[in-house]
Amino acid sequence: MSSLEELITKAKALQADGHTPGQISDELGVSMETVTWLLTQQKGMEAPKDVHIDWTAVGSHGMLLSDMAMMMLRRFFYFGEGEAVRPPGELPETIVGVALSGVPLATLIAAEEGLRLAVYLPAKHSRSETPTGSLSGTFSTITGQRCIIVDDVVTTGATLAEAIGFLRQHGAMPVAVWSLFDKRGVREIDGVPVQSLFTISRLG
Ligand SMILES: O=P(O)(O)OC[C@H]1O[C@H](OP(=O)(O)OP(=O)(O)O)[C@H](O)[C@@H]1O
Repeated sequence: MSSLEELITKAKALQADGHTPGQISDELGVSMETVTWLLTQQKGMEAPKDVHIDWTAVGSHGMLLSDMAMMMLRRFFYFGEGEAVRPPGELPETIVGVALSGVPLATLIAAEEGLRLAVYLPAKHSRSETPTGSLSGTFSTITGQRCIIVDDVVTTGATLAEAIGFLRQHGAMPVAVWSLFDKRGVREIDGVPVQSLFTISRLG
């Protein structure tokens, strides 16, 4: 089965399980337009110009995930080439992982550097009637702390904008965002620099 066929199968399975198009869009990391196309594939309807990033080959192995987290740390902090947030020795005190996929990366970075670990739960993960973002009580608090936010993929940047707003409202100072993949070529969100290992751009 091709990766596109797999994506179509996943989208249809999620729909059959009662997920809304918005939830399918979040789950698969593709746009709403793409979800519509995956579910209908109307004749003559061109496939939307979107990309789906499947990094399960790395994410499903702790050691490879750790390698990826170390690549982020080295590229964005130690080998910053003028883009470094702070010179080595001045990392912020807290790494904030964005649930779900940013959390293992943030954990590995925090463990490597002996930093505090906080976990941000985006509003879209909230089950309350009025969904809001929150900070997991199991991990570090963030008030008064400088922090780096870690996530796997930037698609629209909405999740990161929400996390930045939340952290600021709660007295933290986000100084950078680190991500693996950037689908938009985002350099900055609400004044916070965004650094990504891989930027995906369409040439045609
Ligand atoms: O830039 P945006 O348009 O906001 O999309 C990016 C977000 O979407 C994904 O989270 P999602 O909750 O879908 O998946 P996850 O639970 O695997 O992290 C991804 O991990 C980012 O957090």
